Amino acid sequence: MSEQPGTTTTPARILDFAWGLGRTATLVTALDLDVFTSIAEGHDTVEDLAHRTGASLRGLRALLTALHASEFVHREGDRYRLADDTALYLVRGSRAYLGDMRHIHRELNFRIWPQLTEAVRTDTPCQEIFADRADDVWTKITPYLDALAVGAGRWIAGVAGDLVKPRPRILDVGCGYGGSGRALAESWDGAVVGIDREVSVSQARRLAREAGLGDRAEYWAGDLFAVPWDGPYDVILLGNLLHGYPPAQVLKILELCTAALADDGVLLLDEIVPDDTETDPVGAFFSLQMLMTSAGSAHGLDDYGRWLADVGLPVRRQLRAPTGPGTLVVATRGRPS
Ligand SMILES: C[S@@+](CC[C@H](N)C(=O)[O-])C[C@H]1O[C@@H](n2cnc3c(N)ncnc32)[C@H](O)[C@@H]1O
Repeated sequence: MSEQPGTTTTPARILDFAWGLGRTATLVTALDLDVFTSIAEGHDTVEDLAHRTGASLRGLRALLTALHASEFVHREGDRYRLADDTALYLVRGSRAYLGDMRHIHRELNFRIWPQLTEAVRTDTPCQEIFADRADDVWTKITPYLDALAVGAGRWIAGVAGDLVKPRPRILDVGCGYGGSGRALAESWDGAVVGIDREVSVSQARRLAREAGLGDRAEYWAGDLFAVPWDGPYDVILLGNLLHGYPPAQVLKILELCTAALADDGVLLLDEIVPDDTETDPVGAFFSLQMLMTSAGSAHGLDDYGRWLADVGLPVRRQLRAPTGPGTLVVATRGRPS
């Protein structure tokens, strides 16, 4: 093995990478114990936090040291204060709260990642995330996904609005709790139909009622391959749905879209897509997660472009989301422009 003169190869990067599991667990534990919200409320010493959270002094000291080392909190004397991003995203009640991410780790990641070796060896999912028995998993995970979806929906409304006719009829397929479809209906003064399993749809109905959408939002429970879609729609949204399926079923879903889309309609595909160089870690890890939970994958932009052209909906526009790993693909009938 050769080394450049004056440089030394060390195992630092490897050892740091190998602590990944510890990072996730540290964050999840802080969220479980409501440490960030407690600090925001003014409980900012170890003793005060121990009293507030009911956790042990020794345990909290170790946890706070790890949170300080990871820059979630800063220590000043014997007091802790939150970093700006911690305060915005991880304090309960914040408009941008993402702390429910702990459920995706507790309910899913902590169970499946230890089985990665087996999944890579055998190409067999260790947990089918869309299986019926996975309903309780979705109940806990979907509020977090919904918080992300609302932000994504607002962004999509801004960047695709010029292609959409006024007061559109929108179909949100695999809508989850309906966040992105709700945001589109609100932004475009439209009406939205969402399709998902009963467990999601009942919550989507409640959230749409609370958002004041009234009869501009309706939700149908069932399997998207079996429920009639009742087109035509001016907009069809597929938000983070297709990565759960292998190519043959992706094509089937896109064919259903072609059949249900109005002649001048717009298909919006919001997906986690690996970047062209395949050096984006989120896209890469996401494909491993799909290997363990479905027959799907983080399909590439070239694949989506080909499949959309095959069903007569060529890609009109594609944009990377400004935050997060999402990519928006916009397709309409006719020739690509
Ligand atoms: C990853 S979530 C995305 C939710 C939401 N669209 C978003 O962007 O956050 C995928 C959703 O698709 C739903 N889904 C997947 N396959 C489905 C099927 N065959 N029928 C109905 N819903 C399905 C799941 O229940 C889940 O709520």
